Amino acid sequence: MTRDKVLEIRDLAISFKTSGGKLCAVRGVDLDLYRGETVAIVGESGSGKSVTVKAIMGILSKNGAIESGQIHYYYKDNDQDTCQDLLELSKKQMRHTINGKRIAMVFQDPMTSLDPTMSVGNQIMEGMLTHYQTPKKEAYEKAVRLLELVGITNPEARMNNYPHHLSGGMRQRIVIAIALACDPDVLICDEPTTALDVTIQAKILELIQDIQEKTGISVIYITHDLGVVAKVADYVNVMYAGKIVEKGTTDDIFYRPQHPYTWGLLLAMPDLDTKTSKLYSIPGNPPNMTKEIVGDPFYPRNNYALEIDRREEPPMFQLTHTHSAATWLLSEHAPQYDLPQELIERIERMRKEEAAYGISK
Ligand SMILES: Nc1ncnc2c1ncn2[C@@H]1O[C@H](COP(=O)(O)OP(=O)(O)OP(=O)(O)O)[C@@H](O)[C@H]1O
Repeated sequence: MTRDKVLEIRDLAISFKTSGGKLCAVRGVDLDLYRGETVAIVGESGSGKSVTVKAIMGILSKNGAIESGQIHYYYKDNDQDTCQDLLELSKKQMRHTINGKRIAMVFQDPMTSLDPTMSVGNQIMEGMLTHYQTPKKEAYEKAVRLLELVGITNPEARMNNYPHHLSGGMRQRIVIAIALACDPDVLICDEPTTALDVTIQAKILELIQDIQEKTGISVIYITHDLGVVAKVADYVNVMYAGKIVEKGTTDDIFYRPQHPYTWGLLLAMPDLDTKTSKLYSIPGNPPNMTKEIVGDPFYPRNNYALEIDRREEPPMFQLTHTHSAATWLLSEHAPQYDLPQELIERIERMRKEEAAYGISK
């Protein structure tokens, strides 16, 4: 089956002016998203995930600057195949043509994206009325259908509710309905379940998957939790210090991880098997991004670091057409090494519990 590309990010670099000097938050990111597929960006806090997706939405803060790169968005305009570099559009053009219409975003905390003074019905209809001048009756009917789609019972009555009438999980469903109101091609979910309790989290993830099957929308998840990714993503990009350091299919990342940072993230996942096992966290801290990076930025935290890691940042080594990683361990000059024993055991357990983890969905 041919895959239809929706987004293509190339060599994206973003910096911020800060009181401590120039902060290089994103340092050359490449990422592809295809129609109907789900891509996850995973990494610890500060790795550059949010900044990358904010650049896609055209909502970088004022002290931010695009240093280099392109974000190609492929879409149909009057049945014509069209490609637009989103970085060439002004903020105003982005607001009018892309943001919320063609690319929509769901944020972590539903309360910050909902207007407490407006009924949920009006909030869902707003985009349709302002972006597309949809007649009110049509917008109303579509809003009711969207409420049904996001699993809200008795949708007509709910149209008149205000956010404070609803539980956290319901509010996040409303936020998703608002995001879908203008039939976007891409839905970006920024830690969409972090603020919710565990059972609701799973329901929201299932909901997004279900919507994806029904609408063919493409989804980008950003999360620090690899556990979330296993169930929902087709492809995973692991981000560290402003770069993607490993990318692959979900199977590649979970069963054949190559980068010691990915090993750390896998070991840091709560384990379904041994409920008693202590939660591992990667030792040390990410680098200060206002300082020049010399060598591999993960070097000081990496038990497997080589001498070259001190001096040179590793390039991406391509393992298969889907899987690549930026670690000198993959260089032909690297010494033989064994994976950490706990990781071997973890991968073994994940293979056994594939159904529970949901890998290879
Ligand atoms: N407006 C800003 N001004 C200065 N620095 C910023 C700004 N926004 C982000 N940064 C910095 O850019 C880097 C990447 O931040 P980003 O928010 O993308 O990380 P993240 O991976 O999404 O983390 P989190 O999971 O905590 O949101 C961090 O060092 C952050 O402090």
